[in-house]
Amino acid sequence: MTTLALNDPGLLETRAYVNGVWIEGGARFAVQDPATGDLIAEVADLGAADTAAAIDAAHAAGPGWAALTGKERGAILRRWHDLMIQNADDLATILTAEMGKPWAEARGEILYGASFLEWFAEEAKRVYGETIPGHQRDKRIVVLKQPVGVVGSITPWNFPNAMIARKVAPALAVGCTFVARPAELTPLSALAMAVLAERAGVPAGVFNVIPSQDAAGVGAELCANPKVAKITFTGSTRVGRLLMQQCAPTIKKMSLELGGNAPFIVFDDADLDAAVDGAMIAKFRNNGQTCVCANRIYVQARVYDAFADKLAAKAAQLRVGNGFDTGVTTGPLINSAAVSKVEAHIADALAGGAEVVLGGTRAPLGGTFFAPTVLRDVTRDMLVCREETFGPLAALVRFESEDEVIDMANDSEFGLAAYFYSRDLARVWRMAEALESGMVGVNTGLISTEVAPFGGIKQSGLGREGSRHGIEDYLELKYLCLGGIG
Ligand SMILES: NC(=O)C1=CN([C@@H]2O[C@H](COP(=O)(O)OP(=O)(O)OC[C@H]3O[C@@H](n4cnc5c(N)ncnc54)[C@H](OP(=O)(O)O)[C@@H]3O)[C@@H](O)[C@H]2O)C=CC1
Ligand SMILES: O=C(O)[C@H](O)CS(=O)(=O)O
Repeated sequence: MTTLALNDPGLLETRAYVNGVWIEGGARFAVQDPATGDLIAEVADLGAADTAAAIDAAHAAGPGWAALTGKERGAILRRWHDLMIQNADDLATILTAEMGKPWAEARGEILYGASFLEWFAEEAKRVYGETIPGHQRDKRIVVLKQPVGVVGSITPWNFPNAMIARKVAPALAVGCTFVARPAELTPLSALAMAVLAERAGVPAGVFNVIPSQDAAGVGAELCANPKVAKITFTGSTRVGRLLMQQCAPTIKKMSLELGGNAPFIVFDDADLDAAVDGAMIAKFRNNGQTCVCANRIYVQARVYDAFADKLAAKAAQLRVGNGFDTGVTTGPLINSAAVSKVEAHIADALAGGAEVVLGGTRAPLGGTFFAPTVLRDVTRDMLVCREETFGPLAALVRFESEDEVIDMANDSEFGLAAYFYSRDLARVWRMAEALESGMVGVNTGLISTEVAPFGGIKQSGLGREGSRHGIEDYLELKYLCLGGIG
């Protein structure tokens, strides 16, 4: 049993939160520390019936919440933000315990999640409609923006705080209410967010959290229930596709942040050291377990060997270990399935002629710890270029020309993030316009921020989160045509 050192033990909540009530539930499920396998807590295990009750509560709470002014809702979101910041250390401890990322990185995620509450606390006051010049002399036209209503949310284990914050903040800002189902592996961060939401004054029924082992059953209820107006999902394209099918009968609005397979391109005119630093972030952040991680690294021939050597030298400095240990930069992978996927991609590449420059095996610590790995002489047909690895594997592909690398980079059903390094201004514009991706990092490997629209094209998803654009997905337009005026 892992005992967490918390300043406020009340943040380690194991009950579900429905309609402002903490519910023990009948069954419970174990939450374990991926670094040690130790039990952290036993959490209430709710199902479809409980989900329906939470949806009813959210539906009932909607009118009262929407009737507040944007400024009033924004003030409550701002208090929630302030409480997240004040309790960031404890929230980071809970996050590291259940997900494994190093504590400093976990605390960074808390600040990232809180930034969405801050951003949308302000945006709540700026949901502007419009007037349109009448099409007839006696007509006046007004466009209103109104909250869509009850929002169902399903989020992954890799950012158990920020992915919920990135959804609940715009939803509550405009007057929607929210039913969140966090990943089975990481429910504690979501429940701690609910503790702070209650303390911030979020009214009963406005924000509900359904911890559950029954992802499919809870998801099916959220998708089928006619009281749910919208589903917002972050996770794999496979599950996103299933949810779309389940939402079709009730024509729900959907926001989908799905899988990625980001190309990272280094031209021979790049600042090579800057490109290596960018690749380290884009590839190894969160141990490679982010949807925007560099999955394929393309390096122009003239600088290929130098880049490979420099990247391997930097990656060799990463320190793999328990996220609570000082100086650890790289925690465990989330589970054994994740380890197997990394190993499969490495084995396939080596069978095809790739070579190991660094790592290539599980870390000496055992368990789900894996050595940061750099492969060279990777080719476009290999699994690592076709599928998202979701682990610490940097696969280097050599290229000669700009046209060749554009063809390889765009040869994917995904289009979430892409990155390239070049100091040629004309090339920067050509590449930025040519890459089939929702987001492009130019001479940087870190693009995630609350101020910019996050999202993908092709099979990487629908809609955008964050920025002034992210609020539109939670609003409906209503057109008023006023006649008889003249
Ligand atoms: N675009 C983005 O921002 C992100 C994309 N991803 C992508 O997700 C994948 C890795 O994350 P991972 O969590 O494994 O993805 P999954 O799609 O397996 O899981 C995401 C969430 O969906 C839930 N879920 C699984 N099956 C169903 C179902 N049938 N009905 C309803 N909900 C379901 C999971 O529950 P449970 O875990 O309890 O089974 C989890 O809460 C990668 O492809 C990654 O790229 C991940 C994060 C961000
Ligand atoms: O789930 C993810 O991978 C996040 O979207 C990554 S990010 O927002 O931190 O880049």
